[in-house]
Amino acid sequence: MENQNQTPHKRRVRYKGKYPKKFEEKYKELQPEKYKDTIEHVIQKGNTPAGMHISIMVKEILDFLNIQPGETGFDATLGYGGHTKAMLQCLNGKGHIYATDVDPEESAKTKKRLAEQGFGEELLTVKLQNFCTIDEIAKEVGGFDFILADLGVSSMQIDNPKRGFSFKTDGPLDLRLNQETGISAAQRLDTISREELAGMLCENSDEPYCEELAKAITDEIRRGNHIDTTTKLRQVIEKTLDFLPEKEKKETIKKTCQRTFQALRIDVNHEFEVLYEFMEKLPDALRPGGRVAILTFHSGEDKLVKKALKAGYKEGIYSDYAKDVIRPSAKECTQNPRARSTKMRWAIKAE
Ligand SMILES: C[S@@+](CC[C@H](N)C(=O)[O-])C[C@H]1O[C@@H](n2cnc3c(N)ncnc32)[C@H](O)[C@@H]1O
Repeated sequence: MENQNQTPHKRRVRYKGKYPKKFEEKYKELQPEKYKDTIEHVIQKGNTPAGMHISIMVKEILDFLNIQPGETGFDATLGYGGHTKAMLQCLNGKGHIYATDVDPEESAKTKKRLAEQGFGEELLTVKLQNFCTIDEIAKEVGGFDFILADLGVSSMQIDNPKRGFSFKTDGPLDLRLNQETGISAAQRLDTISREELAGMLCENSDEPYCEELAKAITDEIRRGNHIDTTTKLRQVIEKTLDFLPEKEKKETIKKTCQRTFQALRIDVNHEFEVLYEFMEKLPDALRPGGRVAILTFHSGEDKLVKKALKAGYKEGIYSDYAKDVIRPSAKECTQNPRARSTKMRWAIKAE
């Protein structure tokens, strides 16, 4: 028989703290030390835990660089420090790595994390500098035995809505690697001409709808509607491509968003200019017999790297270089979908 005296079920008061509103509070993964199991589970499912970056082609890079204790290296793109840590481990406590990154927020966190793991200033020097200043650091330390550049952006940058790198989450249309300098993508769009924007979309990411998009975006701005959030830009792209047949619309819009955001990112960070400068200075930064590995993520970057290494080989600067790209294994691409577009190239400085 039912208990008549049973007190009526009372709704539990909603615990505010359990439902964080902010990105920083949202994921357990953002506190990796506290939630190790969650992190492993997320990685196993083929995702990148929030606030982390899974390093790509680590084995291939280490196999090629063949780092020996006592050597001096340069990591052009510190990021989360995964590659740096793997290279530091090869040094076995002897030698030094200099690392650059232009992102003040993430590089400070990485420096602290690596120091806590035993890689302090006696082994690792982190510089908040553009990698195109490689010549200054090389001069200071007498050249490098090994160099790594893992171009582009880290997962922490992509996943943080405040940085504006992703069309999937709403945020300011910023796209700067260093938000303390330069102008945001929104500011760039405010003054750009239709012709220049079409050229940027075409040159930086081979955008097939560059003309249509440049017209739609500049018309929108001319009407007084600033495109200052990731959502607003995505909506203009969606509207512009609304004429597409239903069956291909969704996928094409997604790819167009990716290409448009990439083109703007390359532009506001002057990515081709600094990569060109880096490739020009690279030969003098390497010691005789020194090795360099470079990971690229789109055809513009890869072409530039390939051309520079080939030219250096022909001039006798490099004794050997990668005639073909090396790609991550199918297994790595399944475990880390962000590896899918990666291409690795390498070169060895002549003795
Ligand atoms: C793909 S992530 C590197 C990830 C890193 N290898 C790891 O294992 O965690 C690229 C990093 O390079 C930085 N970066 C991009 N362009 C740069 C430049 N010109 N100079 C210095 N750092 C740059 C970005 O801020 C980002 O942190």
